[in-house]
Amino acid sequence: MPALRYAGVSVGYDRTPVLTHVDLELDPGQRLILVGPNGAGKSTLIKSVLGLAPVLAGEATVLGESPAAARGRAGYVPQIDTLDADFPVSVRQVVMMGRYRSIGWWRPARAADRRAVADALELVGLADRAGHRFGTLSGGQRQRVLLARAIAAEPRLLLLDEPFNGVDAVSQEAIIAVLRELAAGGTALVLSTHDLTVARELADLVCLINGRQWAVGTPGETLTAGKLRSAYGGHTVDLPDGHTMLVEP
Ligand SMILES: Nc1ncnc2c1ncn2[C@@H]1O[C@H](COP(=O)(O)OP(=O)(O)OP(=O)(O)O)[C@@H](O)[C@H]1O
Repeated sequence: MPALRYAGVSVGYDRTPVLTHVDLELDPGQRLILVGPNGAGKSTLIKSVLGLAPVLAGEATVLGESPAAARGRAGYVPQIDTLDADFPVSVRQVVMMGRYRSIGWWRPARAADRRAVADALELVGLADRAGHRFGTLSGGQRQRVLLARAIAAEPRLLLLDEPFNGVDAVSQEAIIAVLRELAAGGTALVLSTHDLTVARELADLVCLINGRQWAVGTPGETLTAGKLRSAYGGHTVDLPDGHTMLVEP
């Protein structure tokens, strides 16, 4: 069963589509990178998988069900700047939130939950920070804690919205290594980014979007000068090394 299947999908708000013509199929263990300029619809597409933005046309299947029915079974890592870093909780408590769905918020955590939290923190390289206050960590470390929170829920499909924004190089490398490991264990990944180098390095599949889907395929098939130019409306520069750089309009 594919982790994700979109056929002719349009998504949007108040019945107005902001992204159309989405045709995707993602298998367990595959890494899909969403690439597109600001306002392209990357976050909206991720929200639609989570059942938080309506599918206005076409057919969307998430883990074998409709997005609404699969809600809660797909993991989500938000952008760090959407969270209040002053909220007085420890790193361990933040990661434990990932277990609430299986524990039930009214029951105490069991040994298995504490072990899952410890394992997730170990995986992201922050086991020694478990007792620290979340807000005292750097942006990159906070992003790794949010990744650990999602991992603690053991999702079969994990969505990450711009996980490298405001993240230092060390944390970026740590996150990429963890994502590779998760995918090797069978977790399907959907990640949005502006960074074409990351997309080339990490993707099995790239989906190029800007208001509509412009291309989907391997990085070699999609991150070509011609396809990037059409998706970005011409704001690209071809470099002598054969790669293409994006320039802001
Ligand atoms: N809640 C909302 N209601 C109405 N329109 C919205 C809403 N959220 C986003 N939009 C619009 O949908 C379009 C796509 O936005 P979206 O945030 O999905 O793009 P994005 O590719 O994630 O951009 P960025 O890289 O800047 O985060 C934009 O025109 C945006 O203004």
